[in-house]
Amino acid sequence: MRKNSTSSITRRRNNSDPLAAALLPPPNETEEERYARLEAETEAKKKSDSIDEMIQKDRKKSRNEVKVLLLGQSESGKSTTLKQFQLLHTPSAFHKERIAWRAVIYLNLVRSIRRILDALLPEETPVEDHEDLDSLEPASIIISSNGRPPSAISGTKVSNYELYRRRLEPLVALEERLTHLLSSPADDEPVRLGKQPVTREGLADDSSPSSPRNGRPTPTIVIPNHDSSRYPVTPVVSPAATKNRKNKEVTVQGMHNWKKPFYLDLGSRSKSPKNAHSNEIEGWWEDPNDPCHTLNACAQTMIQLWQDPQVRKRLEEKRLRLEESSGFFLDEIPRITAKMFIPRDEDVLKARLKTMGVVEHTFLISSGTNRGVEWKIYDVGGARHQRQAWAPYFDDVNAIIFLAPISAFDQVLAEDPRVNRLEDSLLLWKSLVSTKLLSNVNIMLFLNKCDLLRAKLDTGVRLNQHMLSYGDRSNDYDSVSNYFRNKFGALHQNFTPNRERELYIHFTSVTDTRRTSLIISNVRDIIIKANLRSLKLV
Ligand SMILES: Nc1nc2c(ncn2[C@@H]2O[C@H](COP(=O)(O)OP(=O)(O)OP(=O)(O)O)[C@@H](O)[C@H]2O)c(=O)[nH]1
Ligand SMILES: [Mg+2]
Repeated sequence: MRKNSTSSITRRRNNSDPLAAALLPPPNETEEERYARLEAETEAKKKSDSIDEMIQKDRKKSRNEVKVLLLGQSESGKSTTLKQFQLLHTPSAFHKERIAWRAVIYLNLVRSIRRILDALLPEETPVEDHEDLDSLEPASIIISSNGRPPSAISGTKVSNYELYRRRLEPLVALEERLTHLLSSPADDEPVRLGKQPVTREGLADDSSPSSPRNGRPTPTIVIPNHDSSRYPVTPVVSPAATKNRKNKEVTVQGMHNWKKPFYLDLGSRSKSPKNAHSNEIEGWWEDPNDPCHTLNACAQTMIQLWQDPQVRKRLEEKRLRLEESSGFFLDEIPRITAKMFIPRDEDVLKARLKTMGVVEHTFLISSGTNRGVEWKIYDVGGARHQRQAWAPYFDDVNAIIFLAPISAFDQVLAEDPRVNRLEDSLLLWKSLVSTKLLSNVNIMLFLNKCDLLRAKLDTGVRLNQHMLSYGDRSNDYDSVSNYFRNKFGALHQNFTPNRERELYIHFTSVTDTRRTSLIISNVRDIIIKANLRSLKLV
């Protein structure tokens, strides 16, 4: 009786609100009906909450942050592009970190020297299998344009070989030490540790490529099988580079602070920051354990080795083009081995550190009246087994910068020497532009390493010996670069699920700061405009 009167009071009170009245339970509801109603209401609330959450997420995506993914095969220039973003938008942070790159630059130089010495080995042992191929450094895997493997060419004898090897012996131990310093404790491989997003699943976890995100299975990129018969590739692997832990490339991953050792642990003496605002340390040259001393002591022999005409001839015979990888430091030995060497911006841009997994960088970027939009740029590992980690980032990305190193038409992948690098880039590109989930995402294509392409064509390397489809067209830079632009452009045109999507193509050399900063500004404006357009639609 009492219950009925309460219910009628509530009913009366709610009569002024028709919606509330309509939502009231029926007056003669049974226990089962009540149970079913409550269950349905809980279910409906769950659905409504998840819709609210999605709307919130979309608003956030459009208003407060811009997400950009850097994609492309390994060594395409993704991390270098990220460094250019840093240099442009957070120059003081970039400069603060310069000193930490000393370790990487030293290691790049010492490895280049060892690779030269390996190439001079009087006798070579044939490589029997391709086990552990991912650990090989790209420049040690080369194509012989005449179809004859370089190892089959009887090499020029280098008269000073034994002398070089003996005098440069200390660099072997130094390489080990630097590799160990830059390695994550977990994987015994040199790593750089950046910040890694904690909310993403499947990160750097190759074993679970389709781990669910937001309750959905993550989309995967399918890399079609290639037809290697179309490409006259004769991969050759330097025997000295096989099955050797020290040949593992230095890598950067999340979770491990690769920079720390070079601020703190390199020598035995404690070092203090130069001033309160700088992470830079000084006085390392007073520490007898610092690598600068070994490098300095070996400098003259390194210079002699690199300038020895017999050595150059031998490298040419073996088609070992060190200038296409970290070899650029060989031209700077006196400066880099100076005890007080502080890396310049261009040294940091050229220093090679392979990325593993996905590294997130955040910038606050303002433009016009739009002040302080947070940009999250994701730099991913580009090697084949790393690509599974890309897909979880597709569903809320605003823009993709895809890098294709067009100078690599005569090279093969480090992780699979049967695959031509340019062919891999084209297949990856095709797969990306045809992905439905990305149909509304802005895509910028950087046809990168144009400086190396120009230099390579100038030395007489012919594109048609590596890409039959090029036929008898002119082998000059303009013809070749335009050919690549049309090829990539046509794939987008033919496979995009969204005909309205514009494709922005740039010829780049991302180690060149002046030109790249102009391109980055242009890319930034396009992304901001697109973001504002999508904001109006919300
Ligand atoms: N000459 C020249 N070198 C370049 C250019 N772009 C990148 N490099 C160099 O190529 C090497 C590889 O570049 P990264 O930026 O590390 O390549 P990545 O795409 O991040 O490679 P992963 O991390 O393995 O996926 C570095 O030593 C760069 O300095 C370019 O346009 N010209
Ligand atoms: Mg990288």
